[in-house]
Amino acid sequence: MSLPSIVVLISGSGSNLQALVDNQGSDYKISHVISNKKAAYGLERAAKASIPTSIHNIVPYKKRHPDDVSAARADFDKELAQKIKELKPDLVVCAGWMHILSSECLRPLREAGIPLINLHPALPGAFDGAHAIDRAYDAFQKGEITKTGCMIHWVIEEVDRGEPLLIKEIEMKKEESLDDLEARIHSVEHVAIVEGTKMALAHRA
Ligand SMILES: Nc1nc2c(c(=O)[nH]1)N[C@@H](CN(C=O)c1ccc(C(=O)N[C@@H](CCC(=O)O)C(=O)O)cc1)CN2
Ligand SMILES: NCC(=O)N[C@@H]1O[C@H](COP(=O)([O-])[O-])[C@@H](O)[C@H]1O
Repeated sequence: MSLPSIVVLISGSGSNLQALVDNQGSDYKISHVISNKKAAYGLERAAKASIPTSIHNIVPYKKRHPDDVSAARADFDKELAQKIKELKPDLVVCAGWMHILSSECLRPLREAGIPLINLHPALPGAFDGAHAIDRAYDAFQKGEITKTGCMIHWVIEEVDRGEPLLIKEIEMKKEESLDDLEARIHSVEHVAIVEGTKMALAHRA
């Protein structure tokens, strides 16, 4: 019986992709990596692991719709969904994927029975969206919070509001630099992304 296959979406360094690569083989295999940025170092990580990659970048869609960004995004999302459907994965993992997916992408995947999960470097409902670590650090400096964390959640249209599968809390430390906090969060993420992926696949079984 073949292992469940996952497609991983990235936009940058791919350290979380690397964690998935390093732990594949017993519970899942990575069938494809898609990046929305051609310069993403994660593409090199995938190539080194002999994992097929493709780039799905917004620029050609903006050229197709020079005066209508929402049309460009809708086309981008529709064709991303088509690409993913053709790969027939059991699960899509957003691992540092920095593009908000609209219903143009999520609806066809939902209809095809292909779920998505996302790694977000914050606690549920705390710092939705981009730059969550910086925002948590600032809030800690202001005395507004004492802890942060990361989570793996199902992806729905409402950004970072899908049901959490896995939550890892991280206590914040006085005098700690942003870089050091970020490093601690990333190390927790690298465990969470593998654990959360296995949980999501077990949920489907
Ligand atoms: N519909 C959903 N799409 C995405 C989700 C989600 O839960 N629902 N998770 C995100 C990942 N993410 C946070 O975890 C996130 C990524 C990017 C952004 C964002 O503001 N993106 C901007 C572009 C930013 C850039 O290019 O630097 C945008 O899409 O216009 C917010 C949250 C993945 N998608
Ligand atoms: N809102 C989504 C978001 O901020 N995702 C974050 O992007 C980074 C990707 O790192 P990586 O490219 O090294 O895996 C990770 O910290 C992940 O939590």
